[in-house]
Order: sequence, then structure tokens, then C-alpha cells
Amino acid sequence: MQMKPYRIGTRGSPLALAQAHETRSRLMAAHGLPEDAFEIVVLSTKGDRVTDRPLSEIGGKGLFTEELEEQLSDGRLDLAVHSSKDMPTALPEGLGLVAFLEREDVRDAFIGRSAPRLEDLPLNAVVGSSSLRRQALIRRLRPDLSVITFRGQVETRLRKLGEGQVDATLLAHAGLKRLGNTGVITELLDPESFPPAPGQGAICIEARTNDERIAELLAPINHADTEAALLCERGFLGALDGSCRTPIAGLARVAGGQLSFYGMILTPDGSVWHDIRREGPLGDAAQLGADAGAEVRDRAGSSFFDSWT
Ligand SMILES: NCc1[nH]cc(CCC(=O)O)c1CC(=O)O
Repeated sequence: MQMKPYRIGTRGSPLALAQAHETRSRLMAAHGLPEDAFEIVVLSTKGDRVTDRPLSEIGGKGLFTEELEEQLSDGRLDLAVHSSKDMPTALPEGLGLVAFLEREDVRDAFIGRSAPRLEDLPLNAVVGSSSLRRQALIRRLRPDLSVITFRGQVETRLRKLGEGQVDATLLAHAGLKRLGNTGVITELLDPESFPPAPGQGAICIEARTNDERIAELLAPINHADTEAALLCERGFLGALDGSCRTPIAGLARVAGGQLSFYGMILTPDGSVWHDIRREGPLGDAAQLGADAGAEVRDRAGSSFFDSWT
């Protein structure tokens, strides 16, 4: 009997497509299914269409997810593949992050034209980044640099760098690996001094939470340690109510059945920051992250958060 193919939704950027193809390959291998058991459905989102303004200004969570989520909710899609980093902490009713693929390298990659390392950039060099976290972390380490907003797909940013619009840029190592573009990297940044975004490097799969058939399909490709780390990092983000305007970093790692979490919040100019370290059992991942978020929020005090708005 010919079954209807599972419909996998994705955005159309090269990175998103690579992630959707990787997910399909994992599903084919896990279930011994042929390629045509899955159909990859490409949707354009608001975040893809508005490219001339910083994401933090267009505002609104779910900029890259709304169209996919509508089609998941009404059954036109069975699953949607995302970068966990781009996923808001609150999802529409009835949808959830049902599986996480094993995480790639979490580090940020530095791509320098004027110097191979962030610390070697000449005084007053220009760094392009659209991420508030990266902007704040750069300013924290190198207050002399000028940081400009720099949007577009990975390829667009590399082209702008090549044209000399900036002296350096930063991109996720994981994304460059998935695009087969690691040759451009001149330095991998230490996650202690340059902590990644919550979710960085992990592909997640969103689906209807009440759909048993899809839950069974996804169970064998879920990576338990990645899931625990992600729940922890998203707990941290949620406790800080990370809007798109907040520089927040957070990384949970699993070793010996224990989670260790490191998180940081910064003012956009990088002049003030608060960091936190927490260890705990895997089973309490989300709570551990949420507690860390609450503590760092209390420590920072409300005046700290005023500087964000
Ligand atoms: N917001 C864009 C985005 N979302 C996920 C990745 C990279 C892949 C990942 O972190 O999983 C990127 C590009 C980048 O930060 O370089």
C-alpha cells in the first residue's frame, strides 16, 4: 500500500534546506524508509522576506516560524525543521519541540579579513553582526571596535565581508559546517569567553504534541543529551523572557549523567554583564535553567534591564 508521504516543512535558505535534508536522511535511516516517503515543503517566512532591517527592530517572536506553525496546526505539514536557536520559548497551543538531533559544535566562528583573531583586529576595526549577543560580547572584549548590524543569509554576509564592508564577522560554526563552508573560518571562539546563544548548533523538530504517529516517527532520531541541554538553555531563556532585544548567552553540557550550565546576560554595549554557573541532574534540566535565569535576573536588578529598552 502506498502511504501518503510525511510532509516536512522548512524555510528556503541554504542552511534551512541542509537541515531539512539532514532530518530526512536520519528518518530514512532510522525507519528503513525510501526518500519518497518524505516530502520537503519549502515556505517563505516574514523573517526571510524583510531583509533591510535588523531582526530586533522588526520585532515579534516567531518571525521565522509563523507560516510553518500555521501549516503544522492545520495538518498541511507533519513536522517542521528549525535551528533551535531561532525558536521562541513559547510555542503556539498544540505544538511542541518533539525531537532534537545530536548537537553540532556550539562555538561561534570568527571570520577575519584584517586579522585572523578577534584579539588581533586593529584598533577601531569594523565588525559586522546582526546578533545582539555577539555585538555585546564583542564590545565586552574589544570596546574599541565598531560593531555594525549586518544581516542576510550566511552567503550574503560572507560576500559583504569579501567586498570589504567590514573587517570581520561572526557566524555559528555549526551552520558553516552544514553548508560545507568551514574554510572561511580564521578562529573558533572559546565558549567561556564567548558563550553561544541558547540552542546554538542544535536542529529541533516541531510537531503537533497530540500526534502519536509523528511522536513514534521522531522518537528514534531524538538525542537525549541534546534534548536535556536544550531544555536547560530554554529554561534559562524563558526565565529571562528573552525578547529579541536581549543579549543572552547560555550553554548546557552533559557529562557523566550531569548537566553543567553556564549563562550570561549583558547590556547591549557590553559594559555590564552577569554570569552564572549551575550543575545538576539531567532530569531537572528545564528547572535548572529556569533557576539560573531567575538568579541572574535578581542579581542584575531592574535597572540592568532598563538599559535593554
Ligand atoms: N539566526 C540565524 C541562524 N540560526 C542558526 C544559525 C546557525 C546554525 C545553528 O546555530 O544551529 C544561524 C546563522 C548563524 O548564527 O551563523
